Amino acid sequence: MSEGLFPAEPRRIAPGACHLPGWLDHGRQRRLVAACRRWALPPAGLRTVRMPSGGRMSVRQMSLGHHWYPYGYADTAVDGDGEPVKPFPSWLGEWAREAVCAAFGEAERPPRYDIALINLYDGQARMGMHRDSDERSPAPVVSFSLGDTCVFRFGHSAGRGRPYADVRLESGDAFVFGGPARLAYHGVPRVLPGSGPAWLDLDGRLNITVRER
Ligand SMILES: O=C(O)CCC(=O)C(=O)O
Ligand SMILES: [Fe+2]
Repeated sequence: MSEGLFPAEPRRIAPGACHLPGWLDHGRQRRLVAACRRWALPPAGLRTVRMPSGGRMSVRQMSLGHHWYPYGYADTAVDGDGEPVKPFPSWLGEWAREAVCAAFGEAERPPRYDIALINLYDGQARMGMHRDSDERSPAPVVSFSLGDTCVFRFGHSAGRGRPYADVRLESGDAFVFGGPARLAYHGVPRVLPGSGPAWLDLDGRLNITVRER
């Protein structure tokens, strides 16, 4: 959110994990929120995810490019309305590659991003510690946050417990995790309701993770 005189520096959180505060300028934040509003509509729009354990995720979720369900990818919303997943837009892949470059420098092999998972959090929503492990590609995951600030917990790949870092992700922040951090456990223990920027006109928090299948 810091579209100020002094853009914040990238912050290394763990080897392979980098926080880019205020990385999306206001124009890009507005564009991404507007796109999410369109994508959220049916067919294959936002849904509540049921876990194999019987529980439900507290976020509302949808995908672009390939449809994520617990635990795999499909071409249609197999655990939703069954409709074909919406296409992954090339501009979002370009933003993600730019973020990887800002975090770690020019990649030897730039990722060919083809998936976005979109999560909508209300004030009570959380995400438990998990790994993003349903992709075959080792390409870094790029996360974009919009609206309310959250506490993003970023740990390690050996298990859900400590040590971990609690990072505040604000509207416009990017977070990149790849290399030794690609399979690190992470989650969202808390959202701060009403903390998002008024000009964005978004109730709650949106998170978009961009991935390569
Ligand atoms: O909401 C976030 O910041 C993280 C989302 C996440 O970990 C996921 O979609 O796999
Ligand atoms: Fe994740």
